[in-house]
Amino acid sequence: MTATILDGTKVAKRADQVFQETVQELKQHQIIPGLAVILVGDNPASAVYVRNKQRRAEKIGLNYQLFHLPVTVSQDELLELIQRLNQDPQVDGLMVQMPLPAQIDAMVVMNTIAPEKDVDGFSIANVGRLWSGMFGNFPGTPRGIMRLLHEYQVPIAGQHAVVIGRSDIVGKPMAALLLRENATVTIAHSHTRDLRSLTRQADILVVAVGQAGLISGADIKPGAVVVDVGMNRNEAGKLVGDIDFPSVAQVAKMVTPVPGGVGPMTITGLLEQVVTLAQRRVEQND
Ligand SMILES: Nc1nc(=O)c2c([nH]1)NC[C@@H]1CN(c3ccc(C(=O)N[C@@H](CCC(=O)O)C(=O)O)cc3)C=[N+]21
Ligand SMILES: [Mg+2]
Repeated sequence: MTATILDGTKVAKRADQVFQETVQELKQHQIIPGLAVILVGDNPASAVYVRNKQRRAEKIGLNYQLFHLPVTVSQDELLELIQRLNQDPQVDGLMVQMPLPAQIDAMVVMNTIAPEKDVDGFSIANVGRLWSGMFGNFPGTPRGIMRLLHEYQVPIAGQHAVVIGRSDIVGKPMAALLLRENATVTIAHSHTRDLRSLTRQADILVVAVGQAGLISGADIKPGAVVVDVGMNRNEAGKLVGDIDFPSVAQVAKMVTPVPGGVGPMTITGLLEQVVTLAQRRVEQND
């Protein structure tokens, strides 16, 4: 068996067309959805991600603003900028790219962003909304992954989903979204005993660890859907995920590539969130 590729690049393009139309309609109501991104320092990976965001945001017609601060910026200066953007009616969505330099407390930053504008869904208000089944802003990566699974009509209700990794930006919100759609969810992490006996039971396996080659074909259930969130550089400097793609593709029914899988869908999840917030502005004006 050779798995179907869950093509994030293709699905992201299709989603951008839909968002672009929605943005055009909003412009007829004199609303231009605004996304503000704050980037601190010159981390090269962050620079790539932020550039990809900007290109996609501008393509769909968002009012995109980048605030690039020096790596030496103080926490107070950063919080002041966030407070100003919280008040700015042009800004529907506001995010601070992670990671942040050591002098800045990411938890304080995330909870200074107004929850209505927190398009990453990292603030405690949005985390609470996510886990209590309410409407809210949810993180881009799990949002994008759910959209990808829906596009390929992957059944979710009643399926056993195993999520490896329990980060606040991927593992935990991923588990919450799968649970909301009635999957049976197991979260595995570095303390999990006998990881492979779990992964072999997974109908849907989401791998978000940051360890190249962690999962290979022998570790999965035949016919599983495998989502690779990993972003690692190999010896040749090439971007690779957390799975051994060739062997997994021999056993899985569907699998995401890296690059071209979860990465582009993460941005889709973010853009979807911004457009949704701007649509609510129309509803409030009507
Ligand atoms: N506040 C915050 N929100 C985030 O959503 C956030 C963040 N911080 N920090 C870092 C992670 C990671 N992330 C990615 C975005 C785009 C690609 C992406 O475009 N990937 C492409 C190629 C990337 C490449 O070539 O290096 C792909 O997989 O095909 C990947 C990863 C957003 N994150
Ligand atoms: Mg990818």
